[in-house]
This record gives sequence, structure tokens and C-alpha cells, in this order.
Amino acid sequence: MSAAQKIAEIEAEIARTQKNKATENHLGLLKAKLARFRRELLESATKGSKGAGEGFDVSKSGDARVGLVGFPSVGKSTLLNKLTETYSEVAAYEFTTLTCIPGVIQHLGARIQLLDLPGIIEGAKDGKGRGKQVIAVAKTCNLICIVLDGTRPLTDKLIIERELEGFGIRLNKTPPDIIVRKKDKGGIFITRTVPTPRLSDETVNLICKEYRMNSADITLRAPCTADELIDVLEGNRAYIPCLYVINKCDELSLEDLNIMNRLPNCAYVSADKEWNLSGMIERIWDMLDLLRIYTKPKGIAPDYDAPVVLPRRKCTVEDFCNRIHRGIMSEFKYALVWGMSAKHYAQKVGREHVLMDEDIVQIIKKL
Ligand SMILES: Nc1nc2c(ncn2[C@@H]2O[C@H](COP(=O)(O)OP(=O)(O)OP(=O)(O)O)[C@@H](O)[C@H]2O)c(=O)[nH]1
Ligand SMILES: [K+]
Ligand SMILES: [Mg+2]
Repeated sequence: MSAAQKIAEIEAEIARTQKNKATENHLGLLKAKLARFRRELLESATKGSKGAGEGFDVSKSGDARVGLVGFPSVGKSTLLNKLTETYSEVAAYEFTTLTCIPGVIQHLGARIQLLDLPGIIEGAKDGKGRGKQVIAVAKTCNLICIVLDGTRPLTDKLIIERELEGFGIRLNKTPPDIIVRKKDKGGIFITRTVPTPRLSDETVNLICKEYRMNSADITLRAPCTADELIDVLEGNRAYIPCLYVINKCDELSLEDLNIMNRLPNCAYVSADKEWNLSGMIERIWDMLDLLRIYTKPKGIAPDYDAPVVLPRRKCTVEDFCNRIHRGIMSEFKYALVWGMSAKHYAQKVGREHVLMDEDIVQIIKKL
């Protein structure tokens, strides 16, 4: 039996198994096996092929990368054309776009790389069409925009999500709060800082066994699930924010729009009519969670047009310096900071100081 057949078989078994206390162990084990077969399938498919593949080897540039992912003909290329200076072919037939086409969105002094990608369909992650290359590129993005045709059923959303999930992408989720420390001996030792009603010791032990892990300290620091433990053991998961872009709103009635507006993380647009494209860019900007830091050379005013752009998770004075030039830290003495993160104006700070949006920084070098 091929890996793809085994996957289908296990998926079917999971689907027909009732979820309750009595089946928890069995389901945990099935999910661990599923993760392993999926990994094997991916590894065998990518073996021998180097890089992302022809037409997909686009290098990262700018301050962040955003990918347009969706079914064929939902309007991804039309969006790229309207949001950037780049042109990508648009047509009414499916699979018009065959490679990855990069454009740039300029916003608040930041440069955001926007990638138009070929359409994907159900089964993409298992090798249908160019799906695998598309999803591999999506995995390198700081934000994924799932583009949906507003006139089509919402099940499209679930199919695309499943394709991305099957490839190890986790949308709008944070990494599970689980620490696994492998050991040479001593067996599996489980510690909990909170109760985990959906994950018993027995299930943890079974899953570890499936991974041939006999000894480890496992700390569960949230009410985790078997899926989350498997994600941690598999590694190689990408936690990426996702904006749902509902396109072709020009073809919807007000009634339709009223119902849809309740979904979270959505932008409602018409690429064709250029409706709400600025709203979409604002959502992209918010979800990328970037900070703009202005440099201030000694004696002159800061340059407000060319901020240094940093992700909020990595925004110390040291990160700021490294972003400007790798060599700066060797000459770094201290920095002066103006703005929200400073206790008073021109606060003297060290390399670990955490910056905030629109702070102004002056680097003082060693003599
Ligand atoms: N009514 C309407 N049609 C749109 C809109 N945006 C795009 N279209 C049409 O939808 C069709 C497909 O658009 P594309 O931009 O080629 O779609 P795509 O997602 O890039 O398609 P593939 O590259 O084949 O995956 C074209 O006929 C567009 O004119 C929109 O906002 N409203
Ligand atoms: K098309
Ligand atoms: Mg296209």
C-alpha cells in the first residue's frame, strides 16, 4: 500500500471514530501514525528535487512576505495587479498563473513582498498540480492571505485550510505550550502546570512510543491536545497568521455581506472594482505586527520616510542595530531613545531594551 493510500485509510478511520474518553488513546495513536505517513510522503516527493522548483525560487525581499493562496480564478492575480506595480496575467479560465509572481506593496515606509501564486485544489498537498510548490512557498510567508470567491460556498475555505494544515502550516495559532526534553534513560516523565482533560498520561505514552521515544521529560503547560503534542514531536511546523480575503463582493447582495461580516480575520473586497483594497492593506499591516523605528543621526532630525521595520517579536535595540548593519554591535556603546518605550526623553538604554512602534533611536558608538 502506498503512503497516500495509508493516509486515506487512517483519515477515514479517524472520521468514523467517535470522539470520547474511551477512544482518546486510539485516536491519539492514529493521529501520530497519520503525521508520520504524511511526513514520509512529503519527504519522498521532495527527494532529489532541489530548492522550490522552477518558477518558485523567488528570493525574499523587503520587510515581510505575504502570499496569496486560493482556488483557481478567485482573483489572486487581479489583486496583485491592483495592489502592486507588478503585472500578472488575468483570465477567466483556471490555472492562468503557473509560477510565483512577486510584487511590492509600499505602506507607511515599509516594503511588503506580495506573492501571486497558482491556484490550488483539493489534494494539492499530496502532489496534485503545482500544489506542493505553492504550499511550500506559502510556508515561507509571514502572512498568508487565503483568497476566496465570495460567490462560492464557504466549504472552499475548509478545503484550502486542510491543504495547508496537511503540509505542517498552522493558521492563526500559537505554538503549543509543551516542552519535550529527550533523555537517554528514565522513561517518560510527565509534568502538568494545568489540567489537560483532553490528553491523558496513557495517550502521551502511546504517542511517544509511536515516535520510538522511550525516555523524556514532558511538560504540558496548557490544556493541550494530542494533535499539539504530535506537532511538537514532529517539529517543522510553521505558525503563520492568516487573513481571509473575500473577493468579488461586487457580485454579492447586501444581505449576503451582512451575514459574512461576522467572520473573524476577514477583509471583504472587490479586486475588479477596487473596493476596500486600502482596508485589506490595513488588515495585512495589522496582522504582520511590524514596528517602524526611526534612526536619528547625531545633530539632525530623524528620517521619517525610511523607518527600520522590525517584527514585534524581535525588536530590541540589538535587533534594530543588526537590521541596519551587522557590524554595528561591535562598536555599540549605548543608545538614546525617544518615544513610547522611553521612560523620559532621550533615555539612555542598552542593547536589550525593547522598542515600540515609532520610537526614535540614536546609536552612540565606542570611541
Ligand atoms: N466580478 C468580479 N470578478 C473578478 C474580481 N476579481 C477578479 N475577477 C475575475 O475573475 C477571473 C479570474 O481572475 P484571476 O485574477 O485570473 O484569478 P486567479 O485567482 O489569479 O486565477 P488563477 O491564476 O487561474 O489561479 C477573471 O475573469 C477576473 O476578471 C472581482 O473582484 N469581481
Ligand atoms: K484565472
Ligand atoms: Mg492568477
